Amino acid sequence: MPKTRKPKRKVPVTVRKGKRSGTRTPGPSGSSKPAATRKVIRRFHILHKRQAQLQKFLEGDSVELSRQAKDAREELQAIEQEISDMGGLEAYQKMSVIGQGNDRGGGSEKVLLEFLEELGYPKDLNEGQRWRVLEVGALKPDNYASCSSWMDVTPIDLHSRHPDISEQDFLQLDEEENKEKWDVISLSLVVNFVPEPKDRGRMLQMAHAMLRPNQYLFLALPLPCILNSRYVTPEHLQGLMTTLSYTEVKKRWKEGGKMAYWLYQKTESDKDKPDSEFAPYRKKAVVRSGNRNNFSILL
Ligand SMILES: C[S@@+](CC[C@H](N)C(=O)[O-])C[C@H]1O[C@@H](n2cnc3c(N)ncnc32)[C@H](O)[C@@H]1O
Repeated sequence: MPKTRKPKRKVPVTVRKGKRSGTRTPGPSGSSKPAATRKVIRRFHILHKRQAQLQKFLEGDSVELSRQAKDAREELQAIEQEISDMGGLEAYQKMSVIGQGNDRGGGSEKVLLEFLEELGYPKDLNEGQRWRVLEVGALKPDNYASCSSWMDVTPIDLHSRHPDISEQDFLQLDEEENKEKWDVISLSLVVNFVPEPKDRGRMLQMAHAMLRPNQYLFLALPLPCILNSRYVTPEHLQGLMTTLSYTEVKKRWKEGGKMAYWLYQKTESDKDKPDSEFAPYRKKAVVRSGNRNNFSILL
């Protein structure tokens, strides 16, 4: 039976200093200023992560009647209430769309297309060749409309905002059906959304198996995930991706910026690597102390 971490936080995340719980989502007449949208997004991430921890704990065998289980259930209920009061995943997605405009001057697809163009695509494609693109965490159905002559894009999301976006959890995709199927998999602001570090690692491993040989993974993360995490540095991420048999072909971020983008190429399969190569990425190790975030990816 896998070990389940006990919820160790004494003060539930729903109790906040000097405030009533509940973050209001800026409505049509409310503020959608960058600070307000970021606040909703950050709060949603905290609640979502804690929700996953509590759910995992409550799935454990021996917790049914314990005092801790009672506390966990109460905290979970309060979290679910607050998420619902905020407007749920739908409201988070709405804020993310606004955030794309405010913080990034548009979506990440622009960066992916620039990367591909720098590599010579679509010019260098054989006549009639079309690329299969899996866009995970798609807020709009037509992000790649300008590339319809050479891309067939499949947008998926946990919560679909449009009939052309399939409501699908990437982590639940059939691996056999998707094996070496895709030319590009886009994980833009998705890995950091996934609450469990091991699921983040699994996501990157699944993407590797689903890419055709030598094809591309596009990864985008908020810059603090690599520059202000207790556990992850740019070098650490680079090592982890190399261990998973990805080769970095493009990278874009700058100190003081908000986002980091990478284009990785799938190289040989990771099947034959010794376990010692994976060991540094199986456990969290503190690399920076002080007031940091806890972002990590585990294999
Ligand atoms: C911050 S939004 C990012 C949207 C867009 N890709 C961008 O770069 O702005 C994260 C989206 O990823 C979706 N998402 C998170 N985990 C997912 C998963 N396992 N499978 C599919 N979609 C997922 C969420 O539902 C959310 O809509």
